[in-house]
Amino acid sequence: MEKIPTFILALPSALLFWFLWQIIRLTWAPNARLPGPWHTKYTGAVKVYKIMNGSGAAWVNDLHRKYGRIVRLSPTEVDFSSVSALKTIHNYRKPFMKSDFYKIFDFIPDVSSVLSTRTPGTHGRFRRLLSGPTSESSVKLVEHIVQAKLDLTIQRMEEEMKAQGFVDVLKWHHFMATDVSGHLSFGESFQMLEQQKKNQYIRDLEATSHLAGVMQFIPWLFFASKKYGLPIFRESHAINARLYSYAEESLYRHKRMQAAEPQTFQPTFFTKLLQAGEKDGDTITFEEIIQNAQLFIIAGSDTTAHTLTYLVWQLSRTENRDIRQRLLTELATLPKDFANDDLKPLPYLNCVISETLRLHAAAPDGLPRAVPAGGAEVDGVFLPEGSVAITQPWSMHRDPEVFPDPERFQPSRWENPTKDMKDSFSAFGNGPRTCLGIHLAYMELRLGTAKFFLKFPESKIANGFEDKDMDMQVSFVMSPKSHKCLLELS
Ligand code: HEM
Repeated sequence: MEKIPTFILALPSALLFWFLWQIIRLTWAPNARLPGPWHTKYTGAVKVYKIMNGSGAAWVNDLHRKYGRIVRLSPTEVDFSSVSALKTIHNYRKPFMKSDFYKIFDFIPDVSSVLSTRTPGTHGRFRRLLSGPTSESSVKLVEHIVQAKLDLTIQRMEEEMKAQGFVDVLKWHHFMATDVSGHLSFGESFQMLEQQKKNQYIRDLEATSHLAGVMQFIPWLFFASKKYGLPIFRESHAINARLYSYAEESLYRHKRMQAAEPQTFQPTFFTKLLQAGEKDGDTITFEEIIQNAQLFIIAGSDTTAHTLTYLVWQLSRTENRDIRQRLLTELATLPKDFANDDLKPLPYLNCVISETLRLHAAAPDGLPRAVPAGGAEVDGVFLPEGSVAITQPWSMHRDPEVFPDPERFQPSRWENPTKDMKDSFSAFGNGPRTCLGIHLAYMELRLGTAKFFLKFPESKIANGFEDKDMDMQVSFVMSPKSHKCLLELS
């Protein structure tokens, strides 16, 4: 009989030794002292499972109710639910950088976007270049585009109601928000509202976003398969290539049209950058523009569409009739051709929007940040370098000490908000990484709400559509479990 090599015989002992060493190491690791379920000292498997089935944010919130404001989620990840932690982690002067999780948003490998970059210099450069085009005054210049898209949305809903007796408002809000983001990023709309269906680019984007959600746990496999041509992700690499060439072609066309008709060309988020590629010494490459334009479409579609959908759903429920009536009374004061500027001062409309963003924040789970070199103290706890500090809007917005009866949809709580309420509100993120699309989002939400309820003041939940169909599932962006929202509109 052939002799078995010694190293093979030694393998089980080596593995056992390694395993025991890991147990000892993790048992005595600094994060092991923190509150949290016992298994999170050793593994993040439960967290991964909860994220994969869409219940991660709710699970973390339950842990906060059980263990307090600091909860360990895995050997390296700790979630905080306090204003003080929020201020330390998302500090304007010394923020913690984004964690490697954000790599999933990089469609072009090694080219980052304003949302995904983990490098302070790159973030500052993108932010300086993009804050002008996304400012409140710039967004005002494109209000007519938003108004036209929303008018077409209402028309499509009316047609669908006549044809089938109920309307999937989520579908139309999704088409509207994506068409607006497409127009303002690529210089032309995807025309999904006009054609009444998703185009290939959006189907590809959805497929790749879904894959990215899974890939966050095994990113090396995805990149290795691309580098070495492994067949396992061939289709998704083909999708990425299609997305890239669509974005490239659109931006080239945008550039050509802009050069041909400089006087009449409608400005977009990227008009100035495509013209010069630089501003006050900051430069941006064409690939970086492509990456950022794609990111703006992802960041600006489901977020706005789902928020607007939860808002109209809440106000169409029988139990919230009084809330809707109060809003309708306020909307009745508007001039016929109202604009965003007429809506901004309406107090109750803004309360309804804030309450929707509190209870149905579109990106409600962890905003993970890497603990800086040398470690850092958060809420009196020292986190070693290599740890990830997380704050999640879902828990911040459901703290019963800040928002009494937190699961109740109660817009009036925003009439006289406490300092704690304002400080805890993080639907658009916090600190230097706050949402760049906030002015566009508020414009779409205000105009979308006013136009909807002035046209359909008697909207109600469609027969057979249940509350559980709107249960929130979170895969970074939150969406209704049923992926639809059926209402009867009149
Ligand atoms: C109701 C609608 C929206 C909500 C709730 C929302 C929420 C957020 C949140 C929570 C973040 C921070 C993410 C993080 O820290 O990881 C963020 C960042 C961002 N959002 Fe939004 N967003 C909305 C609409 C939009 C729109 C319409 C756009 C653009 C078209 C947009 C573009 C961005 C960008 C570019 C960032 C990255 C900013 C940075 O890292 O400096 N968002 N958004």
